[in-house]
Amino acid sequence: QDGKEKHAYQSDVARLRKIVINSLYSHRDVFLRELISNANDALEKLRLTSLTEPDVLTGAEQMNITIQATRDEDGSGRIIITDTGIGMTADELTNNLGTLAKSGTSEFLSRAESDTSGNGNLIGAFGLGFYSSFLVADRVQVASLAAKSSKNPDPKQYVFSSGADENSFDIFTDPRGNTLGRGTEITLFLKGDAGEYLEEKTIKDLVNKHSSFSTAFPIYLLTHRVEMVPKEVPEEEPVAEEEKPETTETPKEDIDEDEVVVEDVTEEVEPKEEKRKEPELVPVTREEWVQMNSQPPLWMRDPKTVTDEEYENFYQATYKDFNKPLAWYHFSGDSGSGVSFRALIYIPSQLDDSYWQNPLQSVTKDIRLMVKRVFITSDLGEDALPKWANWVKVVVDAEDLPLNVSRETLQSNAFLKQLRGIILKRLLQLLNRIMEDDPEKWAKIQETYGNVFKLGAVEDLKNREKLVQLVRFATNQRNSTSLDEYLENKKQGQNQIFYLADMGKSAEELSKSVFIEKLHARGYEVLLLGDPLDEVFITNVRRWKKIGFQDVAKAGLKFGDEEMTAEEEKAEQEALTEKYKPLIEWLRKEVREKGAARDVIISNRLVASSCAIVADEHGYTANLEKLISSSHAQVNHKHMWDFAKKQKVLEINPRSPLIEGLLHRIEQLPVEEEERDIEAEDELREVATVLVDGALVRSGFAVTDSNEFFMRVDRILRRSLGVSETAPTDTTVKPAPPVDPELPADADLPDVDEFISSGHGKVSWEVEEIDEFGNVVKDVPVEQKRHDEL
Ligand SMILES: Nc1ncnc2c1ncn2[C@@H]1O[C@H](COP(=O)(O)OP(=O)(O)OP(=O)(O)O)[C@@H](O)[C@H]1O
Repeated sequence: QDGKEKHAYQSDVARLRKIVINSLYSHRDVFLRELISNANDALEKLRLTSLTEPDVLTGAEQMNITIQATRDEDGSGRIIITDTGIGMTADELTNNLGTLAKSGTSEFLSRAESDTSGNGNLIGAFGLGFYSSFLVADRVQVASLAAKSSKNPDPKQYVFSSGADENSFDIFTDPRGNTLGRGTEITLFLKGDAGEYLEEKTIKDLVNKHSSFSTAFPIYLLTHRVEMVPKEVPEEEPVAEEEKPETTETPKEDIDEDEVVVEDVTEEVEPKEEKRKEPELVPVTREEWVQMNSQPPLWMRDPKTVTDEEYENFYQATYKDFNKPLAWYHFSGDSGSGVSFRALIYIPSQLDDSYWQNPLQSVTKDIRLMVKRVFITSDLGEDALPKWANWVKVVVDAEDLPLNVSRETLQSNAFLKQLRGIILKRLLQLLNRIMEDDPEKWAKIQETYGNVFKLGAVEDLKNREKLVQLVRFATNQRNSTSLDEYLENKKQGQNQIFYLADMGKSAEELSKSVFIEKLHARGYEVLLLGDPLDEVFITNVRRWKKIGFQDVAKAGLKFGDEEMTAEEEKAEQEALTEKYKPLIEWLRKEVREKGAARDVIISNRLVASSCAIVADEHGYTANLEKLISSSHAQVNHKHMWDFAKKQKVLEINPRSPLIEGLLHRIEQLPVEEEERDIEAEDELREVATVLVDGALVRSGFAVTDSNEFFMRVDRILRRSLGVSETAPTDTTVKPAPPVDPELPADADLPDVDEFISSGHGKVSWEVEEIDEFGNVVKDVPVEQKRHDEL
């Protein structure tokens, strides 16, 4: 082991290995799928590199994956998985297998470490890759010979070796020399309890289930067959040479053991005189490489012949997802530009953790574009899917593109330009089908992708119409409605879609809002929007089927069945305004001084509440105000922010006795300067301020100064109780004794053990009641003493 170098694992790798081993024991089958998937990636990489650098193909003729299982004499076992892919240099072995390149790994690992669900979903979603080997192996040895290239004209075979419990790994030159020709050989020294993986049947089942359709490269298994042969057969023949398959053609089929020739024995035959001496038979083991995936890849098969389980297994193996997909769509087509293709699209059951973290960044990584079964690229360049759909997993296999098409020439290919449209169209069809036929699945889709559709409707103008149809909202009348269903339920004359938005509030909370009390009481439906994206959706989409959205917290609300004409309504409004003029003027001064609102008007939306603060058409609702104040927008557009923030109106309810009472009191105030009752004015001002602050809170805004607000409430309460408003509260407290850093001596502390054992861990105490002179009162039952004390 020439030039052996010891390397410490990057700390994240050590953590990942530990989590994998601890949390995925019951899923340890996955190791084979992960390693075959890596082998497939290495072969695909080799093929792509060979387009520009044909030299990489030297060393080994075939591109394939082989698996062999060996039981050693001491009972231990090894599985060896070999591919003739791109291989790794010593540096690549160190970097690829000793570090984790994924971003956000540390944070992810912390969450996975504290995940006690035990189902491994979290870690499974991360993609385990190579480290899953340690689920079944005590020691893993990776020998690799990088493909020959202009940069590396004389590659050498190196070994990576590491034990499952070791914090370091070794890299050294392979003492066997360049035995591989090209590629990577992974030897798993199986754990004592992983012997089942040595069984041919187990391996065949696992490959069939998880990997047979996911790679276009052949996978061979070394099989062993016991055959009875005559004893005198020359010695060299029985044990077939262990030769790796050299062709990709399916090697000789397994001989069917049931195929036994049965001689017809009905005819009595006289025993021969001289019985020919049967040669003595002895068992010999023959080894044979058998291809396990001779079927065409799944996406090329007729959908009628593919079972759901096969679709699920293919998805899980190809996209390394622990969870089953929610739905899929398998179709073929003709692009119109002369390219016929087959495609399979999947909807995963979960969105990637990072999806909402970078709302504007879209990376499509799960589209596998193949040409005649051969993987070409995942990079659609500028034709990538929009953000809203970039989670969809797709395999597309085009029949009529040249095989040596490179990533670069592909970018300008007409088919690629059409691909995005094809995928989005089919995805939307699939979603529509689920919406119509499968309510249970549709509920799951809504739960995971509900917000994605809103984002899509904002982002993807071309598909906006279809995406809006997928969006659902809660209302004051039902848990979920589409905009179409909303319109079906609109009332005669109603020409607005009513909504109330308040970020972070539940539909239930919103349904109690002052802004919808009249609508609700009258039987109108109001969309209740608690998600920050909802209002963004509404402001972008603006109208549906020509009917505009109306924020019920803003001015401009029309029921559409107003009995009075606009003029009559105006006249009534004016009459009420006239009646309430003294109060309105008085309040206007107050709210302007406080900066709480721009004006005071008579409300036609309030039923039981006395007043509310309503945003003007140009103002911010409480929701937008919250959204903006939590972002940087207010710093960048300070003037706009200050302006819009002030565009609020205090609406008062003319039917509220409180408002009427207030009007009455204001009217009674002497107006002449010399007769003014300053005390009564101050008192009313205080009431008004509390009223306005209450309206702010009730309408979802923050009060300007909450401390001041509570002091005012305090004063009003005192007044109503007849307590002196100026009487000070005794705020003196006993100061703490001087500093004393000395720790108490042991003797002063209660003996904790004794304390706990005496009461079996329960706290018990004795109560001594004392009279007003400090004397102990005797003979009072303990229960009563406790009661009295309480
Ligand atoms: N058989 C192989 N041949 C060549 N390189 C390999 C092979 N197996 C692993 N690698 C290299 O090691 C890297 C790490 O592998 P690992 O399986 O841990 O993660 P991954 O395949 O990149 O990600 P994931 O499995 O989560 O999709 C790979 O990206 C690849 O570069």
